[in-house]
Amino acid sequence: MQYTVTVLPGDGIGPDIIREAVQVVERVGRKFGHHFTFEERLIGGVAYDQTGEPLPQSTLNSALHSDAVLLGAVGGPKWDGLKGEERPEAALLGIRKALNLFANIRPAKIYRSLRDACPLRPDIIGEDGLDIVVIRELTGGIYFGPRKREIRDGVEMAYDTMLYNENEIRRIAHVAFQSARKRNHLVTNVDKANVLEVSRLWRKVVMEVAKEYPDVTLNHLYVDNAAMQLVRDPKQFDVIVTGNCFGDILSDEASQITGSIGMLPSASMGEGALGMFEPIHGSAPDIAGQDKANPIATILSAAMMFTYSFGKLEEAACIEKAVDEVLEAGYRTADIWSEGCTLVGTRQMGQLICERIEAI
Ligand SMILES: NC(=O)c1ccc[n+]([C@@H]2O[C@H](COP(=O)([O-])OP(=O)(O)OC[C@H]3O[C@@H](n4cnc5c(N)ncnc54)[C@H](O)[C@@H]3O)[C@@H](O)[C@H]2O)c1
Ligand SMILES: CC(C)[C@H](C(=O)O)[C@@H](O)C(=O)O
Ligand SMILES: [Mg+2]
Repeated sequence: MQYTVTVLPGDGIGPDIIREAVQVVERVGRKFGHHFTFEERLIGGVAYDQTGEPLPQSTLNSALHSDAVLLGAVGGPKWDGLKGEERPEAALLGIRKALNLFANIRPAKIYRSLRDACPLRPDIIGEDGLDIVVIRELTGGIYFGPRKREIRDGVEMAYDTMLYNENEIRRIAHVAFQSARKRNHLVTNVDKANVLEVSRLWRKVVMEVAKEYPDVTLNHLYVDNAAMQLVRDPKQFDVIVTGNCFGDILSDEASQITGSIGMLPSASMGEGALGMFEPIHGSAPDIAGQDKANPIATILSAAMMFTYSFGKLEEAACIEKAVDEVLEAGYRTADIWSEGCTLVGTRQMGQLICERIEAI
């Protein structure tokens, strides 16, 4: 097959990790007979520096006619002083919205070989490890509601609004229930319905959608309790469905259970096959350009691209197996390193995974 992929390295460690993911995609392409055209475009702080806008039209145009988008990360202290709409983060929200990528799928899995990196007691995780997925609504909620900053009667004030309509809730709920059907038939809805009106609507709609999935068990948690339960007893979860802001926070929390945020991939999907694939972490300015970043989250995001945008499950499985085998062989970047393991940099980790792909 022939695929066009828009590649957006972005800022900080973005270029470091994307370079490795692109090599992995090329290697998988050679193995399985696919040809890739990579269109590298600007996004985030680097785009702002070069063009005056964080999300140039040429980037959007490329993404819109591609089969998939692979993104590194955006942002960093250099751009923290910019106005909201000029910030690198605004570009990320802008591209998600422009491509209507309302469903953000964030799996959190503990690799057998990384049990030592999990900060929870071994009896909490158990023999069979952990495998949960956060389904985060991505194009609505407080990230996109009306906002303002102004001075009233000499006092500076600001607001953001958590706004959802029933259609936005319904479609993300369907994604969650469908995902649960392929997994362990359990959905936990996370909201703040004891306080927020928007959460009461959210919960009502999720319960309505649940009626179409009688084979899936639905339960509800308030987000504060959910944050606590995630570290107390993460195995009670299978699929978590939640809004944009709560999902952002809970998925970072879930990542730590797996050992490192450098391990967690994501897929952002809309109604069709076009998706954007990015690690859940940010641009990690503290380690950018030092060959220290863990590229696995981005490489696993590329695996999700094969599954979700291309429908190529064998190719995705090959990448996941290669990652698993490299970890089993004891290679670790600094964020997941433990005694007795071999410390490697970003490039070597990418290279090792490419070699395994060839050998599998
Ligand atoms: N999707 C995105 O592009 C995205 C996501 C989150 C944050 N950000 C932006 O990134 C910038 C930095 O944000 P932050 O520091 O809050 O979060 P971050 O995720 O960039 O970093 C948090 C910590 O995790 C470490 N880390 C992150 N990814 C890693 C990797 N692959 N390997 C090893 N260690 C890794 C970092 O070194 C840092 O100590 C901010 O401008 C923020 O807005 C972007
Ligand atoms: C950088 C920021 C806009 C982004 C978000 O909050 O969605 C990030 O934290 C993420 O998780 O992808
Ligand atoms: Mg985040």
